[in-house]
Amino acid sequence: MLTLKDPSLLKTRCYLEGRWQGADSGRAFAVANPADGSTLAELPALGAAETRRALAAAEAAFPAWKRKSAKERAQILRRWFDLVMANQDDLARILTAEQGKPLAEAKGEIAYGAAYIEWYAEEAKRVYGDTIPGPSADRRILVIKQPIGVAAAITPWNFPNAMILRKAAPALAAGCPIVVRPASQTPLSALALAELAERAGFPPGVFSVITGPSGEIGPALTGSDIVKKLSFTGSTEVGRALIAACAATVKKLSMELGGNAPFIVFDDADLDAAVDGALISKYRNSGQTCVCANRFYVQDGVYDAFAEKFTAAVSRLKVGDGTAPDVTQGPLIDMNAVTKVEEHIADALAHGAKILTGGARHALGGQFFEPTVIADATADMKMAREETFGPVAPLFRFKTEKEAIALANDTEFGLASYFYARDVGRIFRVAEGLEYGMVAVNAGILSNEAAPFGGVKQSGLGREGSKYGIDDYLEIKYLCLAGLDG
Ligand SMILES: NC(=O)C1=CN([C@@H]2O[C@H](COP(=O)(O)OP(=O)(O)OC[C@H]3O[C@@H](n4cnc5c(N)ncnc54)[C@H](OP(=O)(O)O)[C@@H]3O)[C@@H](O)[C@H]2O)C=CC1
Ligand SMILES: O=C(O)CCCC(=O)O
Repeated sequence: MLTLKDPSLLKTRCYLEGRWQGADSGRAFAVANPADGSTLAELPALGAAETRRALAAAEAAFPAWKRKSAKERAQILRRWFDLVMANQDDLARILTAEQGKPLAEAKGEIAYGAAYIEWYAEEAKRVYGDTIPGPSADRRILVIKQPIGVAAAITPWNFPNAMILRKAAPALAAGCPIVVRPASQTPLSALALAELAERAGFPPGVFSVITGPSGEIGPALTGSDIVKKLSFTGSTEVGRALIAACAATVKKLSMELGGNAPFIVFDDADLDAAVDGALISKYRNSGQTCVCANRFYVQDGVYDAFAEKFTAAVSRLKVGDGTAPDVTQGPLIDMNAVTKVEEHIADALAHGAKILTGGARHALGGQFFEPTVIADATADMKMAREETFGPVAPLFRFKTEKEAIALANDTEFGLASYFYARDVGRIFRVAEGLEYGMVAVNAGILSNEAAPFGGVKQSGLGREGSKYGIDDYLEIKYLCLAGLDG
């Protein structure tokens, strides 16, 4: 049973057209707690008709929302930020209940998500244009930036709060209404955010959250002329399909897709720091983030020492229900995730790898899995090519810096990468040589609201967060001023 200080944050209806509504059809779907399989709530399964209504309301809200001054929009965003932080404990409880991550991590995610609201409340006021010297004396070139129009977001289950706020905050700050369709496994966090958005004073239609089957809502969003911009976080496979579906209406796109992050430990690294970084990078959210280290490349000279220290640290992680004290790793999101992790481990063992710790379902049963470290990993294993998205760290051995860079870049993905080294020349060579949108040097975690988050290659398009993140919701308009000579 989910006990909240403010039970009205647990919603069982969707928020569109500025009202709480059920499905036209009366259909519903259940949201389960991954720690014990219990049903947390039944939510409305909206379809294409309700999606079209949400979009029509967003379109109707657009002119007045964009006409507000940046300061007025910032004030509403700021109220939303304050409300999210004032309700941090309840929001974290909802998040842990539907997603499984430990409560401390969930609280961290609420603050992380809220930081995007705060950041973009400030950035709203800094949407600057340009004046450019014209090619002739009688002309001036002015550049202004305007909101692109109605935005839509499709978000994943691994960060049920932050992935919404990383998209909604810049959209709303720029002057774009947004319709959010959260993952079916974690819609309660999204609806709680809608409750707080309503309290903050967003006008009807400016922020909506709709739940229901992706097969119905997805095409209604991608096929709509009203939606000028789609922002998606999730698998590369679904991202590709969404890009194709948006081609007909030529939408602007932001895509945060899969990763296959390398974590390189060089001979000159501070090994204790590398172990700490590896722990957070790999086992945060039970390994279920697109920036989680997926492949550990360790240089020959420190391989054994790193493997020993890292394995000892991983063995101390505590698995359990995310609401229990001291738990550092919750359950995986569903049984498909458990099966995928098992398949990757079985494949690695069949190719000659050796388990240093873990390697099996946890004694707690259900969706709990042991934090695992695997030695003697090689390039022909599945986990070298695919995102495992679970608590498994495969250790690969390498000899030279050039080899490490080549191995790290040998993937179609290019989201996050990590390396530990102290030689300053090496730090620049490797950082510049890695084909990734983000490189963490001597750090195991790199996300924050001030930094541009995003990938290259098949990891996606666009950047979220930072001063750059708002550009994805703005169009550049060129004003040609002629006849100024008099
Ligand atoms: N980059 C990242 O952050 C993430 C990467 N992943 C990767 O993807 C794998 C699979 O995870 P999964 O949750 O299935 O990721 P998906 O890409 O399938 O899901 C992400 C979101 O897209 C929705 N969706 C799925 N199919 C469609 C569609 N055809 N049209 C519109 N929306 C759609 C999902 O809805 P619904 O919930 O209803 O399926 C969810 O809201 C993971 O193992 C991991 O490797 C997963 C999540 C996040
Ligand atoms: O997995 C994701 O898509 C988001 C990564 C979490 C983060 O922002 O660090």
